[in-house]
Amino acid sequence: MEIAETYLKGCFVITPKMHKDERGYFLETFNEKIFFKTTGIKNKFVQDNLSKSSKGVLRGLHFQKGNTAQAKLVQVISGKVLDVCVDLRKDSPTFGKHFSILLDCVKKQQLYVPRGFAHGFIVLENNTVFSYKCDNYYDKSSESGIIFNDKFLNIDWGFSEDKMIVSEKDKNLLTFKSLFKC
Ligand SMILES: Cc1cn([C@H]2C[C@H](O)[C@@H](COP(=O)(O)OP(=O)(O)O[C@H]3O[C@H](C)C(=O)[C@H](O)[C@H]3O)O2)c(=O)[nH]c1=O
Repeated sequence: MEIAETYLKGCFVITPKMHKDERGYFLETFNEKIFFKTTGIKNKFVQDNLSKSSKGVLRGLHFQKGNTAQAKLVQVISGKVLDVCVDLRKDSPTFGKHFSILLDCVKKQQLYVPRGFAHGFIVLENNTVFSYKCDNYYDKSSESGIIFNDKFLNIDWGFSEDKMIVSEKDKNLLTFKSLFKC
């Protein structure tokens, strides 16, 4: 398993080691000892989520506020997404900056998104199954988010906006500047 930190402190790309044989393959999708040894982060994941989406679906950018904030270890089980996380830690030198990565079921890379980040993805293949571990429980009352086409964040989703499938909730998310009054 290779774990590499992105330019956003505390955000890591994990490349699991794939053990192939005549039957297929085997890989460890999370190993607490290796993760802690490499990152110094001792996560207690308490909730696993899974969503299935068609090509063009955009979910995000979401986060939970305050002490219900969630760190997430995300991966694609089948299909492909462009995954994006945004640093919302006001004291961070990369506050307002984002990191994007293609996640698919071939390379099977994962992204560790720390607490204090917004997260979202655009689905690039039909029947994409997205799975992730969270280190805090879902709390609907503390849910928040930033509109995916926020001008300040200026995220290139690599997908035509008029072909995107976005929930009504996500179409009405706040802008970065209105959220942070900046
Ligand atoms: C997130 C969540 C949702 N739900 C229920 C609430 C709704 O009835 C239904 C769909 O929820 P939502 O539209 O918020 O699902 P996504 O748009 O996939 O939300 C996720 O999208 C981005 C990519 C994320 O990173 C977040 O983890 C999460 O917000 O599932 C639950 O019961 N538990 C949960 O943990």
